[in-house]
Amino acid sequence: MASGSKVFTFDEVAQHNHKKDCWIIISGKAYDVTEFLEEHPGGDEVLLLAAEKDATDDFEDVGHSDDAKELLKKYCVGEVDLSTLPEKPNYKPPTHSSSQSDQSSGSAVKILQFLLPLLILGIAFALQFYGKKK
Ligand code: HEM
Repeated sequence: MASGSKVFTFDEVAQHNHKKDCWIIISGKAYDVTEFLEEHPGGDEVLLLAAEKDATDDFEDVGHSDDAKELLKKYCVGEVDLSTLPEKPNYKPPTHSSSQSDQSSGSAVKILQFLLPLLILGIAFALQFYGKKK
């Protein structure tokens, strides 16, 4: 039932978000998976959770087989206007320079942890030594 010609907005697709009417978006295309919910080897829950968002990453992360990708075509109902997709939150990993300074301060702490007991021991010996002299 692949039409491919109809273009939906994200909001239009997102309205189909329950067990009796479930559409998902993968790679800019809309899929009506209502009939497939019961058959999905990964369960209906993941498909229902994938509604109301761009499920491209979810679908890819699972590493679906070529058969699964072939099966997709059967459920395609059209395309999605990409400009209507909500923006993904951007994760920014810590910059290299800050992790470098973290590393150097980490090794300074390790050196201190090693030196401090030695210093205390040294002071204790010195006090004992001078105490005996008197
Ligand atoms: C219309 C869309 C989808 C189709 C046609 C589909 C099809 C399939 C098929 C055929 C399998 C069996 C393994 C394989 O051949 O790769 C599978 C497994 C699985 N799918 Fe999907 N899938 C769809 C969407 C999704 C989405 C959006 C998720 C969300 C995370 C998902 C999660 C999973 C999981 C977790 C499994 C593994 C089940 C297991 O091995 O225990 N699928 N899917």
